[in-house]
Amino acid sequence: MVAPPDNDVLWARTLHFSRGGTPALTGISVGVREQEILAVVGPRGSGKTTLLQCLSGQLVAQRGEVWFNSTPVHTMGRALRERLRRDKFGWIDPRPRLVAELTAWENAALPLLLHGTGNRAARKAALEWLDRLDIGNLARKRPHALSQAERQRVAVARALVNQPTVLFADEPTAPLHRADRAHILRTLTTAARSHGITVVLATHDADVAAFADRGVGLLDGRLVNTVPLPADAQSEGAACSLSV
Ligand SMILES: Nc1ncnc2c1ncn2[C@@H]1O[C@H](COP(=O)(O)OP(=O)(O)OP(=O)(O)O)[C@@H](O)[C@H]1O
Repeated sequence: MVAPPDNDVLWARTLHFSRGGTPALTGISVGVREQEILAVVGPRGSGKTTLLQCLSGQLVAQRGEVWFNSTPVHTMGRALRERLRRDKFGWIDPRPRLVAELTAWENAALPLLLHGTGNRAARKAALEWLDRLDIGNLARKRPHALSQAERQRVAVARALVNQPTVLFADEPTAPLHRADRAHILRTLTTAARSHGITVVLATHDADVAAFADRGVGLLDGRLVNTVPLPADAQSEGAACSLSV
């Protein structure tokens, strides 16, 4: 095994993954630099979700390697990978998956509570993130009383609350309207930049990819060329790094 480059927080080499005989990833190699926001861009079915799942240790590729901070993830057992995900990674799904019985703040605080953080400190941190996402006033509401956009904001707060080393965001704004989309992406990328969080952002939308520092393209499970990102949206993201 060859160890990855030092400045890559995540590094994957020649990943192959098939789902039911259909190749989802065919020989993908990619490095993610520390503290960068990397967009993985491609049309539906191109393998973005599968790539994020392999990089985050949710799936183990049938062939190939994944390294996190010079530690091999592909050779870890399930329990170690789960611990790695809980302690170091955050994840945002296209559709928010919240615990129905818990309030917004309890959902947002969940990673801290599971990690043993005291109730008061976890609540304070969760409320701060809900405030940043403009839903502090909804902290006591349960998911059924929230709109889809509000639930997704809670999911974003939950993903950021323990300041993960790497945040995986899989089409995080897919269910949202344009104005909501921009606000959430701005908050997410601003928080990532100011807290030194690396982000891997899967999207089929060029406007979303524009919030990233760098983009890689996927097509039919293969890496295609590096994706150029519009300069104006990138500078919008960079400007936001001052405020959260
Ligand atoms: N649970 C599954 N069972 C079987 N095949 C699947 C499953 N999930 C994805 N696939 C297939 O694997 C390939 C890659 O899918 P993947 O979800 O990784 O792509 P994607 O780019 O994230 O697409 P989308 O934007 O639609 O989520 C596609 O051909 C898809 O049909």
